[in-house]
Amino acid sequence: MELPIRYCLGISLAVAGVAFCLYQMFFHPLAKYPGPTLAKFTAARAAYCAWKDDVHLDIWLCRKKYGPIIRYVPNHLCFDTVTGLKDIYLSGKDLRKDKIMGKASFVPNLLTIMDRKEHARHRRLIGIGFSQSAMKSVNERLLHHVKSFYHVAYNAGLPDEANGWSHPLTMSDLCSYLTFNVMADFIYGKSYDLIHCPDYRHLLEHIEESNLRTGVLLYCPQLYIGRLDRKLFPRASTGNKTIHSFINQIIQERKSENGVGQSIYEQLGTQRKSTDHPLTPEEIRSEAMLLTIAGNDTTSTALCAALFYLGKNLHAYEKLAAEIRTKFSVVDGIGQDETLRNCHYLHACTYESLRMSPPVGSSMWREVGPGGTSIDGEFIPCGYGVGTGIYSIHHNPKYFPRPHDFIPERWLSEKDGFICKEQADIPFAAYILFSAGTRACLGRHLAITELLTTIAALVLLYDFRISHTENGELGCGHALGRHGRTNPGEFQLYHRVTSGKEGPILQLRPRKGN
Ligand code: HEM
Repeated sequence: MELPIRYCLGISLAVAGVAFCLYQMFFHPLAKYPGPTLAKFTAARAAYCAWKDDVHLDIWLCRKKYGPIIRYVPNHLCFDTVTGLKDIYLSGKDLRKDKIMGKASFVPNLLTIMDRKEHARHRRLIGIGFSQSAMKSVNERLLHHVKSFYHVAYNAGLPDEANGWSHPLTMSDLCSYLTFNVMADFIYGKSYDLIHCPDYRHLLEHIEESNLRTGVLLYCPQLYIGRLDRKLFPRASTGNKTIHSFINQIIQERKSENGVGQSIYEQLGTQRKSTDHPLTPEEIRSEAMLLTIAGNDTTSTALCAALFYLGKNLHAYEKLAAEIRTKFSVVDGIGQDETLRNCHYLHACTYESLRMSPPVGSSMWREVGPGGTSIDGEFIPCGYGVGTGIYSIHHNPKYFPRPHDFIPERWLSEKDGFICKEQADIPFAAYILFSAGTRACLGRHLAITELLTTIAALVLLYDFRISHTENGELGCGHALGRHGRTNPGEFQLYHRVTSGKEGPILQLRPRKGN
């Protein structure tokens, strides 16, 4: 008797399904590694966590449950060890950017390029503007933005109380305006002044929406099929178009102005005339898009985290205030010489805030090259992905005792109270805030300079506190929060490639004589 074709099809599919599951569970090259059951079969679980903004927490929870090496998606392992981290990012082994990242931009840019030579070419051309020496010329402009920022923020509403405390200020909004202004000035040499003028503020929302979609697509690229992603994230699609046209508009304006300044964009223009393989206009546009997103969201999140932890931890706040107020008498002195670099407690507070709430918190995936390689003593075949969850390793008690407490002192040498400098020192060895190796963050010097300057200027000009009047708990973990979000002393981040945040709400009060 002949079976109808649909039964045959059904049986074949069922057999193929069972064979697939058995393979994934028992015969797959990564089958022996523990991890969530669903993760053996599909990356949809990780995509769901990305959609809930929780990938960073999920990796950490998995590490707590399954141990230091986890199979987080079918073809990817997460290593939560310093030896694993070094092998992946610092050893020079044949590991490249993972193909899941390669799909994140249509025209490859620094973040998404897989080919090493191509990456080196882009990095060489763009990197000059980001060197430590280039940062020296940034200081003056930076300080101008920071002073204007605090002045406007403080005067945004009438002081709330007779004793001079300002209106409650939502720092997540204000810091995003500041970092956007700095980024636009640094990259394009343009001033948008989002603090005074709301015209371009909508771009920040678009960036967040676009990041959420990218975060999900990284794990579930199948959503590109039939452009399902556009249906699931309609606002991200509109947002992306708006950001693109904003960037095209700036590029057009810069071309017609024909400026020769110090911005990254202008430097790229100069290089076009003097380099054998300059970036093409499409590549420049793609890099501009990357820098606009990478340079804004991350640093504003970092700033909010630092202000949150200082507002919550009075002992640290007081120690920091003493350091800054002893070392500087006027705000214009910040960044003029080496003094800021020697503010050890300021560095310690900044590192510790970013350890607890890293703006990029999930894993930076790398793909193993031909022949396979050994990571933390485990042989990983060619084509499989490996990485270290940044939030997760930053909360590993083996490297950071009492990982959920804000302890800036852990970054200071017991010998002289100076900041620990050696990469070999724990805690630095387990600290990968900016990733590491050839693909480490290009903007890290700019970001750190911006953070140190902004925090030092605030402490010098004002006293500040978490709002006593309104919504002072915004940004805190909550006893009834989702698993991993219950610590009231931890600034909550919402992972979307980079991170979303809410709060803190601060009040400022000018210091006498400033
Ligand atoms: C606190 C602030 C920041 C944090 C925590 C941060 C974090 C990171 C991380 C973890 C990566 C590595 C991604 C990977 O390995 O796949 C990265 C890459 C990158 N970041 Fe940042 N970033 C920050 C600020 C900035 C700024 C201000 C800029 C530029 C204006 C920037 C531009 C870039 C670029 C271009 C890359 C790609 C580098 C490459 O692959 O060659 N970042 N960032």
